[in-house]
Amino acid sequence: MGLVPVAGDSKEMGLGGGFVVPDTNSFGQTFRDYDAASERQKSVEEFYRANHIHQTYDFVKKMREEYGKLDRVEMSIWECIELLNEFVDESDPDLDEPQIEHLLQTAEAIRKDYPDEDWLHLTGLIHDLGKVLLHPSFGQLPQWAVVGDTFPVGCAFDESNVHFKHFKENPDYDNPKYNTKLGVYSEGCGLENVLMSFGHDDYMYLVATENRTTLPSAALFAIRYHSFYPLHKHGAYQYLLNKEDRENLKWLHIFNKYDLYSKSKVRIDVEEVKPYYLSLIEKYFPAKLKW
Ligand SMILES: O[C@H]1[C@H](O)[C@@H](O)[C@H](O)[C@@H](O)[C@H]1O
Ligand SMILES: [Fe+2]
Ligand SMILES: [Fe+2]
Repeated sequence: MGLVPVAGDSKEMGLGGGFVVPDTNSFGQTFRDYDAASERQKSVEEFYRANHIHQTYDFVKKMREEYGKLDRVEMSIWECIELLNEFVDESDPDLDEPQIEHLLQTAEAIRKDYPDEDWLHLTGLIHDLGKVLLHPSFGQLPQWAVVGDTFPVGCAFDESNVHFKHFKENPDYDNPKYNTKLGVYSEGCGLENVLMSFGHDDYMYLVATENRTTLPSAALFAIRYHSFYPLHKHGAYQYLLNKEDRENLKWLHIFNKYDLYSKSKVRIDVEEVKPYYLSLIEKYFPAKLKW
């Protein structure tokens, strides 16, 4: 990792190299506008209502144990990318393209601006692979258990979470064990010790580490917390971080710009870039992984 990142300002227009943050998403609206009056926004809110109601401390514990076993499928990273081709993310107000487009758009945008950080290109390519949990061979989990922004469970929900009001229907909301600022945690305990709502981030982190990836810790952090917008966009939940988290957060800020703002209708020629990414996969992962 040769470059020293600087924590980003989301209003900044140019990103290091040539990538320019567009004003509008693939529907011609501003990014992450959860309150716009449109059909898409209505279904996104329905998604968050279910997500906020069902993601409880007990649910997350159970899912982590169950899916941490990685005893469902054996496949390569590229096979997983191909499986994702059929899914559209119902939580995403900015994109309704199949996931493979988003993965390649993210990775290629990073590659242009940070040509030497090959680990960050690969992070872009694989960060959303955990969405494979939507597939029938993973029990066809409902979207609310796989996608959307993430948040800690076991302590009070922060108001910066999108569609916060729906947490009022979550059983943990009224549970005194879980509804104080720190809940079951202690100040500065480190995100490593915090249970996050279950979904594609944490699952892909488990897959990567259990299969002994050689990716650096900043990559694993970006994979694990890229949907934690309350932290990386709003600066909430800071009291749970330790020193290492704060270091890794700098790279996550960089990563996020490409994850979010590369969403467009511009198609990438998969066959053209595939050999490059296969070489990165070979460098950082075994040929077959347990999922
Ligand atoms: O709707 C999106 C999508 O599900 C992304 O994959 C996730 O990382 C974001 O946090 C979320 O807002
Ligand atoms: Fe994601
Ligand atoms: Fe993404």
